Amino acid sequence: MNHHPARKPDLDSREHIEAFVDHFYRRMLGDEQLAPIFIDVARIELDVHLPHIKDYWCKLLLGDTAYNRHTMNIHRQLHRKRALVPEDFQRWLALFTATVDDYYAGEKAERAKRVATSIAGNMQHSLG
Ligand code: HEM
Repeated sequence: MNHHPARKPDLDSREHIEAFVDHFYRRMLGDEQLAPIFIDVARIELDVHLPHIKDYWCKLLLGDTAYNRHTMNIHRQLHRKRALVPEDFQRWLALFTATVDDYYAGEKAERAKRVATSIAGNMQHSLG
């Protein structure tokens, strides 16, 4: 018999990154702390928002160039409508990290968590 241990994929292709973003948003939109920020405050349209987020992570992890928007300004505007507090960043990061760890493993998966932690820290600091 040719048994292989179940191995989690890495975040090393657009296909995997897109599936990751879908998993991550399913959690965020089911989260009672974060969902209202997306649904009631920003009123995102998933068909518009998710492709941006997918391009963003393909840029950070694969070097794709499709994403070219000012993420910091977008959160600054959001922050003016509804303050993003440290607990929101903690929750965002906890869901991000748990989603990565539940489904993915490898160099890029580790990098995604480091990059997310660092950007979340910078964002929280600069919105202060
Ligand atoms: C407190 C934590 C966070 C919350 C509640 C949050 C929420 C949101 C919301 C509601 C939007 C949509 C804004 C709009 O279209 O008007 C948005 C956009 C975005 N978020 Fe966050 N965010 C958080 C942290 C982060 C972090 C740490 C990153 C990156 C590591 C990130 C990446 C993005 C990107 C790339 C967009 C822009 C998509 C576009 O280009 O339209 N977010 N976020």
